[in-house]
Amino acid sequence: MDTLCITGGRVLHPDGRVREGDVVVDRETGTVLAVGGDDAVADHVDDAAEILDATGGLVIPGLVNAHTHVSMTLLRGYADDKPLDAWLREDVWPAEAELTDDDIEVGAELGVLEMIRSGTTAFADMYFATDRVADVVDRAGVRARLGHGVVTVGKSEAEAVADVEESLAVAADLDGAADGRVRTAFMPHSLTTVGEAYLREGIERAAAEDVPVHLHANETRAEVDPILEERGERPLAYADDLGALGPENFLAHCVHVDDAEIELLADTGTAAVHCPASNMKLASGMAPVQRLREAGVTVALGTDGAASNNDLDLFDEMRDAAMVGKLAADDASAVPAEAVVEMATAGGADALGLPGGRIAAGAAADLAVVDLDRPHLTPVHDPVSHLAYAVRGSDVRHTVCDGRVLMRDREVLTLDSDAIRARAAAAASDLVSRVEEAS
Ligand SMILES: N[C@@H](CCSC[C@H]1O[C@@H](n2cnc3c(=O)[nH]cnc32)[C@H](O)[C@@H]1O)C(=O)O
Ligand SMILES: [Zn+2]
Repeated sequence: MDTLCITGGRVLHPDGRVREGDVVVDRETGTVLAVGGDDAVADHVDDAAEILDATGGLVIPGLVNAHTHVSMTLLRGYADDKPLDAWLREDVWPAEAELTDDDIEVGAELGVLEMIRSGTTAFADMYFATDRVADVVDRAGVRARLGHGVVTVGKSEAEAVADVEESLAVAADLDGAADGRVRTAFMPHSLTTVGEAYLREGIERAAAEDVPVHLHANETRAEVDPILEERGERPLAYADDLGALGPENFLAHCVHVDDAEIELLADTGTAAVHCPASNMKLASGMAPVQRLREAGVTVALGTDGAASNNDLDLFDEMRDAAMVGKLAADDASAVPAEAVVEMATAGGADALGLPGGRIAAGAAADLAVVDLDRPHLTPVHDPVSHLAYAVRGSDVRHTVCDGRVLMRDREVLTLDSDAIRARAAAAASDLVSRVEEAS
């Protein structure tokens, strides 16, 4: 058998326990064959085709970044310190109007490089030139749920229709790309930036094809209030009426949700993707993560784009989620370490409907090995506490997705780091020149 063995470390199990043991991966199927320290596992290690040394480290499920706009890495640090609406209209959208498909591709390469380096093996992306993002996912070896973001405000009828059609077409055409590692979704941007008729028709057609729906929801008060005033109902009641809620669907943010909306998410099985850094940076508010979890809602974590974060490191997101979750609940025991680790792993995989998120026999071999033998991680009273509060993305030693080693000893094998950095920096500077000329 063609196996990859990850040896000599400790392993984070789905029940949250950490035990010493090796992980045996079938490289052909991309799944975990066995986990543990028994004789059967030792036999596999003896005739492994490939070994990854995890001595002094912790093997964890590959992290899942459940909401991002990956190519926005090109806009990292381009516009800071503004609220969502002004940030989008004054800075981000004018810059995005100048983006070429090549920009989107190199921005995606840069973002995926950063994610592999920090132990993320799967992500959900809402952007444009989705075929180019899918190419990057294919080459890099990660998994993703991709979609074309639809905005209809400020567009002509013909442009708006074309945007909806493109999102539906992308979802149909790209599903299953990259040997099945790419899945898709219909992605209207939000309940306020897409008109009702477009939302209604697009969601209905997506549902008819079993295509999941992903959108931004209840991110800021400025987004909730107009819906309340114009429709006399809360945004998630409107979303439910549109058919946007359901077990395959996932909503980014869910910051300003009331008890009835939390119940709606729980009853419909709709997942919420918490983006704590973006919510803090844009001063959008604090999501009621503890209440969402207590109600039984699947909560995942997302970085959002690199222009509102400003990195794609899920370890930062875990820490931020635990911190702001306590502040929001006014309770230091709220959103504990185990909860944020679960949100970044199994919660993310469940929200996106992608394999991974758990290390167990039969599960997808999507893994990361985190060094624990570092000064800032010493002593190790509780490895799960470290994952939530002290580990940084740069502590990741190896990354594996679908049974394939994507990073070994901090060297990314599937992408050329130096070339990508150079191309991305050049593309970003050209982009800014074009935006200045256009304004
Ligand atoms: N086809 C659309 C693009 C939508 S992509 C998704 C959009 O979400 C934007 N975005 C990034 N972060 C956030 C956020 O936190 N809230 C809302 N939108 C965001 C991002 O800049 C991008 O314009 C068009 O023609 O404009
Ligand atoms: Zn977003």
